[in-house]
Amino acid sequence: MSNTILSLDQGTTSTRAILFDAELRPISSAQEEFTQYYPHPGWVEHDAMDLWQTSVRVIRNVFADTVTDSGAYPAALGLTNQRETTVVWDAETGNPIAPAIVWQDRRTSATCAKLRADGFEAEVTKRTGLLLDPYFSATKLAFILDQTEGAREMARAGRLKFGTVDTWLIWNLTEGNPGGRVHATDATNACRTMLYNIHEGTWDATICDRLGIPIEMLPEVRDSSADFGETTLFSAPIPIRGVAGDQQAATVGQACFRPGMMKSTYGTGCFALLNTGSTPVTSQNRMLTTIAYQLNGTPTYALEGSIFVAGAVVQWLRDGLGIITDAKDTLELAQQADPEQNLYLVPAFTGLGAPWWDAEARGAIFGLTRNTGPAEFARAALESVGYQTRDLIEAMHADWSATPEDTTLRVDGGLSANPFAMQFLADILGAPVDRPANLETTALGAAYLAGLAVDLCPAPDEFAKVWRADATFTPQMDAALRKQKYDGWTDAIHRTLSKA
Ligand SMILES: Nc1ncnc2c1ncn2[C@@H]1O[C@H](COP(=O)(O)OP(=O)(O)O)[C@@H](O)[C@H]1O
Ligand SMILES: O=P(O)(O)OC[C@H](O)CO
Repeated sequence: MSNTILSLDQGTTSTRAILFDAELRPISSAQEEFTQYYPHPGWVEHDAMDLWQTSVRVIRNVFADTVTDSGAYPAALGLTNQRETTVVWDAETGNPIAPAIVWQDRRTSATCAKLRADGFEAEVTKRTGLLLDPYFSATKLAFILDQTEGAREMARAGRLKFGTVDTWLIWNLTEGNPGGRVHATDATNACRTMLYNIHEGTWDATICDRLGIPIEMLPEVRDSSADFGETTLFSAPIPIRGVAGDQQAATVGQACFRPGMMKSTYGTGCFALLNTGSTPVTSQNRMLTTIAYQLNGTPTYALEGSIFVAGAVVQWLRDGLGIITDAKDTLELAQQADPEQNLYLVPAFTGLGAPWWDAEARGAIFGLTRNTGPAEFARAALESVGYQTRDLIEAMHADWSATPEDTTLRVDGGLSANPFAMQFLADILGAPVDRPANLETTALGAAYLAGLAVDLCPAPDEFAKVWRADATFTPQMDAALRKQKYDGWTDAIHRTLSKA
């Protein structure tokens, strides 16, 4: 009996496959980057075929490295993905009818502003838990239907399918599925479309009508650990049994199963999720209400704070300013920074996400002196990640207060490898930060969901017991200094907002 689990993580900049053993230890991995397209300012596109082809290649590469005997062949596949990114394809040819519109894409800002001016945002929030923002799939899908020649006729003829990236990959993976191709998603992805009623667990007819979206082109919504058919494209069939959006998969991988538990993932952006249990908490502070995972038909909800620039500010130091050659260099540089200087870098490169949702804001630097140099820039960049996280956590806790023992934040993602950034995060939060040994918690979460469905993985409570922090950062900053520094940041943010 095979006892490995394959995880496919289709992210914004790269696609990864990781093979895990039954104890969820990674055995091998493969990764491939793909092209980002920026056809106009504020537009971000992917070629949906790149997303599919890199997925097939990374899976083949993982197998080539490790699967030498049938015992290592995976018992199940777990799939996780960049969320909100929108793909529309012709079911007859299998070809996308337009480039995939990526979650970062702001082209539908004017549409959203118009809908907000018409007073539609309250309806959207009540039904979907989201804000009326171009970030989500709904207005991207409407754009493709309106702007692609012949799309409306094809939709009327029932030829078009919509999917977030999970759905697109499942459709392609299940080409030879005995029951036919599968057109499905899971609740964690559905709830990011701005078309899904998170209270009723159905596609929302009122919103679909308002945006002119035919409900028939939307996928069937399933649990996160469920039967999504099987793929026969590799040397033996693999059942697809786990599906979740990447931030929700990381929540699962971090074993944040109890209400009050919280994780924050630091990749290109930063996404913090606070488990609120069976209650969908409505934010008064512009946080999102989202589904953390759905098991046995029961959704577990979370509050989510989304920051668009976290690790990307480090990339800017490297590619924009050229003051580092590798992301890791920020550690040594930041440690050398002059403690007397208070430089604040607000990385609003593409506007500000939660809790500000200010698409027009642009980045700013405050506190420059004649002595400011690369070291102070590196420190300010890493500190900006901590400050932004505190903004989110303050807003979340104003909406829903956690019990004192649950104030520990679990972190993961590329930037969480940086001890300076993580120590500053603990200092500015005034709360401990736990980091696991395996920073690939997204892939781990998807593998767990698949393993749960095929009885290879234990129930959530048991899985939570084996979760281990590899490093804990405890606050060391004096409370008065913490207040002084955070007040300075709050002032910098307010001076950066477009309507300041
Ligand atoms: N040691 C480090 N210090 C600071 N930032 C880092 C470090 N290692 C990686 N990063 C940042 O983390 C990001 C990559 O993390 P990753 O989780 O792979 O992101 P994504 O999945 O969004 O591509 C990059 O933006 C990079 O700048
Ligand atoms: O692909 P990532 O890791 O940048 O995550 C993107 C998020 O899912 C967007 O909501």
